[in-house]
Amino acid sequence: MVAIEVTDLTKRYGEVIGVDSLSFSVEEGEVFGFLGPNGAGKTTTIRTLLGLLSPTDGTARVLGADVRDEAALIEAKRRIGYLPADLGFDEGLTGKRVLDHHASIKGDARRTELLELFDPPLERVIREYSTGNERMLGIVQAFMHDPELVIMDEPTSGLDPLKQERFHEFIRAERERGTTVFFSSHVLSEVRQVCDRVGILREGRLVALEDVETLLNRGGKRVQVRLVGETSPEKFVTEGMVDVEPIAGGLQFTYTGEYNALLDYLADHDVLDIDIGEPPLEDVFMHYYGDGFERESESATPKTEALDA
Ligand SMILES: Nc1ncnc2c1ncn2[C@@H]1O[C@H](COP(=O)(O)OP(=O)(O)OP(=O)(O)O)[C@@H](O)[C@H]1O
Repeated sequence: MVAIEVTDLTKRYGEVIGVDSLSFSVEEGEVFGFLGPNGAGKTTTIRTLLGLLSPTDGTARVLGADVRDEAALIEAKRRIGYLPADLGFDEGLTGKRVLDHHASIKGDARRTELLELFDPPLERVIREYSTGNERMLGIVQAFMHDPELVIMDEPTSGLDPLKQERFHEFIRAERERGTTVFFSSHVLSEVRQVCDRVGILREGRLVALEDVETLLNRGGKRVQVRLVGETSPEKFVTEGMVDVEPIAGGLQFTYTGEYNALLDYLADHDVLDIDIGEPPLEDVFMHYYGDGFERESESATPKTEALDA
């Protein structure tokens, strides 16, 4: 069954286009990543799926409910978990009160299990929470009623690396349980780690819809080769080799050609060591974003893998 179905969805804010003729579907049991730089339309899509924004044109269905059909959507949302980008908890409530309130509406069959993985300080008021603690509370809230479908807007934003990794492991386990997960992200590596398929959004339009494996294959292979003697990148150029750069004792490049051609080429050199691996996802996404993409190494904030241009 299809968990999310979006057909020719357009959302305008006056003159501004939020999303433009968007069509895609997410199968039941799939983990689907929704990627795009700032302003691409990710939040607009997500808020439309939850009935928080009404479409200007086109349709969207979640768990079979048309997002314009209020009664059907309310019914479907009992089986949906939602983690918004802006959590908007009541600052004066304790974490425990927030969860108790949510439990009274939707249930909390998985509360204890989730709090063992994500442990916000439940007795403290939200006003005193760090960003990461708030995010963890949001994750517990999104999953605790054991929903069939979970929709999340940048779920790892504000989590420390350890908690991010825990979240990725958790999503992989959810996939095994058969939960459908749809989430937006700026973080390329998490998409590779947890998603089955990825939709790439740019300026309100879907520019790619692929399984992660295909995306990686399109990016070619990252080859590192160590050779006897001096080798300059300029001399080491043949079809299919791009971004040739010197490394200690040799060169590295991205290779998009046939393996046999590469081996023929290398046969003319004295090869000490060769390593052929996956390309960095940044290279893959450059293909789709072009100028709208900021590589990690060029980013003003080195920690991020942001796509913000
Ligand atoms: N309430 C609004 N009024 C006017 N324009 C809006 C509104 N909300 C979003 N937009 C515009 O719609 C476009 C899509 O925005 P959206 O927030 O959906 O992008 P996003 O991909 O979620 O970005 P980010 O990664 O920054 O959260 C942008 O051009 C944005 O400026």
